[in-house]
Amino acid sequence: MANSAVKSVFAPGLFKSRVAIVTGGGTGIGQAISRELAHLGCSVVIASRKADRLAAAAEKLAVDCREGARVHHTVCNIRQEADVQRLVSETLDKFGRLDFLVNNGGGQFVCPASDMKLKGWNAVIETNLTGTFLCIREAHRQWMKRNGGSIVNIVMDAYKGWPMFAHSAAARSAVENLSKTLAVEWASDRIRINCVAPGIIYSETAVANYGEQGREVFLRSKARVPARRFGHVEEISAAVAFLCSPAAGYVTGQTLYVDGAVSLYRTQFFDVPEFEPAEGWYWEESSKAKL
Ligand SMILES: CCCCCCC/C=C/C(=O)SCCNC(=O)CCNC(=O)[C@H](O)C(C)(C)COP(=O)(O)OP(=O)(O)OC[C@H]1O[C@@H](n2cnc3c(N)ncnc32)[C@H](O)[C@@H]1OP(=O)(O)O
Ligand SMILES: NC(=O)C1=CN([C@@H]2O[C@H](COP(=O)(O)OP(=O)(O)OC[C@H]3O[C@@H](n4cnc5c(N)ncnc54)[C@H](OP(=O)(O)O)[C@@H]3O)[C@@H](O)[C@H]2O)C=CC1
Repeated sequence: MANSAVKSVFAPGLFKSRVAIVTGGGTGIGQAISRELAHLGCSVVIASRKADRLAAAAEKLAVDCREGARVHHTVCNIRQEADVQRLVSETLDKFGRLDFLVNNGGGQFVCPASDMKLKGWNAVIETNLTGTFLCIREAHRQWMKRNGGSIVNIVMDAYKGWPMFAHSAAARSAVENLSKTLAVEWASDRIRINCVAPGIIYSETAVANYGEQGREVFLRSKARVPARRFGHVEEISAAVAFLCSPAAGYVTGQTLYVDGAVSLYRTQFFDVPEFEPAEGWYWEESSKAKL
């Protein structure tokens, strides 16, 4: 067996004989999550739209499998209900169970809200909110309702909104709320459901998605993130492994921010432009602020 580069902090064999679906598992954060789960003994089904990227990733991930884990890849557009139904049934046919669902597949484009076309808005809502919902619902219907499980949704740092990402910030906040709702609705099915909100996490695909503008934002994160650096994909996969593990057995309905505290600080790449502020409200000239 070739050497694995994975240096997980979790115990070897932690997820032996477990099975996970990781959407968007062929690239970036999703690939790191799949790698760490497979290294810990979990068989993983990676699923997204582009067959070539999935096949290449599955080949790489095979090197990291331990304790009998296997990686299977399958094409699935999470916006298509029939694709999602087949993703879950194929996983059950192949591996016989489904312990973890990691809803990582998603994305957006930069666009001022007033320029956004309905088609673009719908594409992002359908991917990040509806696609996530379909995966969750299908996992529940076909397996987790009777057998329990852990669901982790990768969202984004939308705590203070995200200018120029109105579509995605709205969708991700909706996923956070959906997770709170289902943490209660499905508690009796022994299902835990949590979110991980990555800050600025470096991956080749994430940077490439935004071209030169993306490079600048990643470089600028040194100044804008309290931790003074961007994050690594392994810092997200460790958070997901924790949330899937028995150590998080009492954690559900929560969002874990893995963001170097940027959610508590300045927005990553948007500055309010200079403008003439509106006159404030006061009753008498003498009460007008004069500093
Ligand atoms: C500025 C830097 C910011 C740094 C942020 C750092 C934090 C990182 C956060 C991340 O999330 S990194 C992850 C990056 N990866 C992705 O975003 C995944 C790849 N993206 C996609 O798959 C797609 O963008 C999508 C959003 C999921 C949409 O998929 P779909 O294939 O359906 O879209 P299209 O057919 O391409 O377009 C549909 C529709 O959307 C509008 N649109 C698309 N791109 C743009 C754009 N660049 N600007 C404005 N509008 C856009 C448009 O209306 C498209 O329809 P048409 O008009 O072209 O017919
Ligand atoms: N990197 C970062 O700083 C941050 C990332 N995130 C989120 O983390 C997740 C992973 O991002 P990251 O790894 O950085 O970027 P990537 O662009 O590498 O990952 C996005 C993944 O989503 C998949 N995907 C997109 N649309 C669909 C769809 N309709 N059906 C199935 N799969 C789909 C893509 O695969 P394919 O094209 O083959 O379909 C790809 O594998 C995304 O949801 C992203 O928005 C959130 C905050 C910050």
